[in-house]
Amino acid sequence: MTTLEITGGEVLRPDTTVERADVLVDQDAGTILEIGSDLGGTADETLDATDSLVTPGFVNGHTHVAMALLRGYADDKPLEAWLREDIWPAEGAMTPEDIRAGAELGILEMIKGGTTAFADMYFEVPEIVAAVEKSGVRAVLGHGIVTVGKDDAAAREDAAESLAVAEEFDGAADGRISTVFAPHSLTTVDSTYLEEFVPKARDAGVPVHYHANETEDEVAPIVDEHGVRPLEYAAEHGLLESEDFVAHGVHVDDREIELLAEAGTSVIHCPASNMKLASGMAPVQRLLDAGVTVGLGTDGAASNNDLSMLDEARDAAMLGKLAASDASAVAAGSVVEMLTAGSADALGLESGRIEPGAPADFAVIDLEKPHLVPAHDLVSHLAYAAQAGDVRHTICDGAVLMSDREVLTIDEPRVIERARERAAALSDRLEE
Ligand SMILES: CSC[C@H]1O[C@@H](n2cnc3c(O)ncnc32)[C@H](O)[C@@H]1O
Ligand SMILES: [Zn+2]
Repeated sequence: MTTLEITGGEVLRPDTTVERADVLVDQDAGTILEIGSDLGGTADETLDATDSLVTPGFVNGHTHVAMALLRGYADDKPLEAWLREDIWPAEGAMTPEDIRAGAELGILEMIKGGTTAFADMYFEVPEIVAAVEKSGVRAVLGHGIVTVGKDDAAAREDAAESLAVAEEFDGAADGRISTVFAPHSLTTVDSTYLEEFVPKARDAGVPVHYHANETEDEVAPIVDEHGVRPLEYAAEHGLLESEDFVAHGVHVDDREIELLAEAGTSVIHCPASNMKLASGMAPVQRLLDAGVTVGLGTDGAASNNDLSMLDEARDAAMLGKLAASDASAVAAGSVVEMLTAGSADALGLESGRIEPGAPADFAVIDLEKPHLVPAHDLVSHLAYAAQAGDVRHTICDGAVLMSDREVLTIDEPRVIERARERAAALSDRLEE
């Protein structure tokens, strides 16, 4: 057995208490062996965590990682106009090489910010698989289906591809990849294809991930056309199961919150994207009070404009209070839970908690920073004050992906250079 010991740190435990402890990891199994003091000091590798906080690796519950290539390409528009006027035309011109370059850039940024797992919905999924394999992170991947504007054959092909991709790549990257069936949203995928393909996804044991109730403009057509709210429509189409997770859940009424809670379907809250696109404020405290599992996601870098989960945590706390008109809403402990175990549970991952037997996924945060002094409450710091640049080490599946801010699995300058070149060439093509 090859072992790794993370020494000298303050460790965030599953009950959100913090204790001085070392952590011993079985690197072959990729799991945590022991947490405590005096763990023997005989590990094959040690990682210093003195003056640092050892937390579970952050889990980005909803993103489009390759959109890192479109960061800053189109800003200051609401969702529908942003997608139709700018993003979808740009995506139509992206090559598989662009997707690979964007995915590597996005994953690099996530590793540097302590994120060890993410859920993704995009196209050219084999390119994203390759980036995940190489970089060492965990991912829940899905091919996003859009059927509006397509003829029947093309729509069916897109849905079939989502299912085929889910079946092909489940368990890839030594088990670090799992998969989802991924209809883009309830308004961009026609019910015919949901009726045909969702039962097939269930038969194959594949969970479903989709955007839901993100804007008011997305709710109205479903109510007008089908006479029910979007999540009632989702339930009628077999899209509310306990393994499923929806991105956003901003405009949900009491009945829909009840449906989510009863079904055990999780919500991934994306506060930065919701603010930037002026989509609205999700009722996060009401979702939590109803017993809904809530995780956090950045959404794509074009609507955020970064992939920092620590930024997302702070945004969730701030926006959650505003939405509830209550400063005690979405408190620090709730946010830290969403950042780690909440997202992990939503995605069906066993990570998100530092306990024996759990996946050895960690972010180690340097506390020797002016904005993290004094250390009255490290959970408060994690929710409100820590930044991506404070992450010293990132570990996933027992492997050290970043040590003292040096990324070990991918070549940082090369990934940045390639992304710059690909983005410039994409812009040139779009201007032609
Ligand atoms: C068909 S692959 C996924 C698709 O989703 C688009 N997208 C990015 N951000 C959002 C968002 O906030 N709501 C809805 N759709 C979004 C992305 O550009 C891809 O086309
Ligand atoms: Zn999204």
